[in-house]
Amino acid sequence: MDAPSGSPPAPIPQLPTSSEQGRPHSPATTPPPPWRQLLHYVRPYRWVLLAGALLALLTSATGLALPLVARGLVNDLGHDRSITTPLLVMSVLVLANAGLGGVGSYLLKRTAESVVLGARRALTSYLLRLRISAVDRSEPGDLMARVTSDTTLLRSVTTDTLIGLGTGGLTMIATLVLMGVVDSALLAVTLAVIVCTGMVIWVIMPQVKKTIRRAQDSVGVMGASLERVLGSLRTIKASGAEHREEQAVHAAAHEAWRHSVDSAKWSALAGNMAGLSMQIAFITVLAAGGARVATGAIDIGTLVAFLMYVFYLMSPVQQVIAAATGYQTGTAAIARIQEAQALPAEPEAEPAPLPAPDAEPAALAFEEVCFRYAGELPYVHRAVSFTIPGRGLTAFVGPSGAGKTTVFSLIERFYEPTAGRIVLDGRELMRWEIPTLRAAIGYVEQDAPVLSGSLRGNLLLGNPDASDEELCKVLKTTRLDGLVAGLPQGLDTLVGHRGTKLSGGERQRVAIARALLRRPRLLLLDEATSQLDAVNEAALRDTVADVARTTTVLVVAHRLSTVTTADRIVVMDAGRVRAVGSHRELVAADLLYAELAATQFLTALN
Ligand SMILES: Nc1ncnc2c1ncn2[C@@H]1O[C@H](COP(=O)(O)OP(=O)(O)OP(=O)(O)O)[C@@H](O)[C@H]1O
Repeated sequence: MDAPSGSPPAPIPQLPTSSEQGRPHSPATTPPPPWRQLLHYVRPYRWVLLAGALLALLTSATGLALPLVARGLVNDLGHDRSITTPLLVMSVLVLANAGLGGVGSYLLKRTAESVVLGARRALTSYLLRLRISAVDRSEPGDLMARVTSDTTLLRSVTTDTLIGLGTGGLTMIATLVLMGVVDSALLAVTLAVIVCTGMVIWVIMPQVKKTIRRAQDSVGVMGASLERVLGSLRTIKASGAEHREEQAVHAAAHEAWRHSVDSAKWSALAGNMAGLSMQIAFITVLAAGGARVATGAIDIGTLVAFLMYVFYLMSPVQQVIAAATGYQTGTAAIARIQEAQALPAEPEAEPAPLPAPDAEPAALAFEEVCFRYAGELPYVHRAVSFTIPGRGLTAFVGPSGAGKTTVFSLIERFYEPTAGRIVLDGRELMRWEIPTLRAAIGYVEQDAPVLSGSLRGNLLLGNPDASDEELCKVLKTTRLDGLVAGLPQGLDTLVGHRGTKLSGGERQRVAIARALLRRPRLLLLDEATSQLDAVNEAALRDTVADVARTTTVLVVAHRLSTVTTADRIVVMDAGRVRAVGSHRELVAADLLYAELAATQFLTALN
């Protein structure tokens, strides 16, 4: 087999350690050893697994009984007796072997699939709780590979390892016992060969584990590079960068291939040891057994039965070796799953109900808040302080990178301040249950993403229980009613990746409608109308002003024309609050604001 032409090895992405993630995170606990984790996955299915294992053992028992009956049959033939009974018994044993084996195998495979399902559910639930800081530093493609590809490896580890060790091990012991019953001297010869094989396999196993781990890491890298390409395919095509990106994905695929081939080499070597050792055992037993028959120590029927057991031993020995190889594969996969589950996550909590329609608007205060995204990065907020009473419109303005969006991220508790306090309704944000906090907030992000699915699903994402009446009202206020009327299936039209593509302005209106449907006590709009045409923008501005009469509304705006009527404007620059006031006050009092107003031809408004 030829390797795809020599591509450079791709670096293996490392998930960040929890200490790199910023201040608060889930307590770092040492993950349990892989075997215990495996038992944890298997525990819910232990009875089915036991039933499957019992059936597998019964299957082996019927197989094991065959040589004994065969010995009787050979002896009966030698003494000219009828062989009908042994033939009948052998037929029943063969049929029982096939029937029990089939049912047992189905039960075990079903259990293995259930283990994979359990691991996938646990991991996806955990990933959905990840802190944004952890997501920032992970490759989504790599995390995806851990959920899809690594969990798949648990399938074989469940069947091969647990069942192989259980049934294979027991069958092997039972076979050896029966061999001992038949002839202990020949058993000693067989055991010597098995022990030598075991020692060779002991040396090989760590290599299997190492190569499988590398192969899985490479699959993660491949997933990450593929995700990067597919996520920005338009940009890549427009930049004519398909070829270079293709090379990068190919390089990752090649790495996965190389390590998998390496692992196949070691696994094949281990697997073949079973065949080799049994061939050696057969020859040795034949020679030693022949000598014992010649001296009259055993009869020919005993030698035939023993040789049948030697052959019969092949299957459980192979099972045990496959179990050992499968365990190495499983521990590599479990280690990668545990790495993902060690990333900092938000505490588990029940979903919180949305606030009542007549709930009081939220009051907010930042007190000397300092924040940086990671220990090695510069501070984005340097002692930021401001107070916002309930109700009214507050605008955040300032140059790009001043830290305006970060204010919103901190309010949503996507990140925690490095120092200082954020207080909502008189209670420090850290003391709020995250779902309760977020239930109080409506947030429209800067790039207003639309999720793949129906338009209705997108609108109701934050409040699936909103009534049709509420939905109609919000569609009207966000001027989406015209868009919906023009769509082939109205609200049920698919949008996002596999559906109708919405324009930037339409996406923004969908995002605003989604946030309004939550009836928030605090509405955060980050450049939420930047892509709207003048008519829609003016209409949405009126809607926001209207909402601000009953709710606390915070907007980030680059175009000052959209916020000149705000109740207060917070001017931010380089992570600090420079000034707070109305447009008129700020034009007169703050140099930066006056400059921004002048460059946007707004000075006349003062
Ligand atoms: N997830 C992140 N990880 C690391 N640094 C970040 C992250 N998000 C933002 N930053 C950095 O923090 C600084 C402030 O970003 P922020 O988005 O808050 O600024 P902004 O004032 O909203 O800018 P703009 O007006 O351009 O949206 C920037 O220098 C940015 O590079």
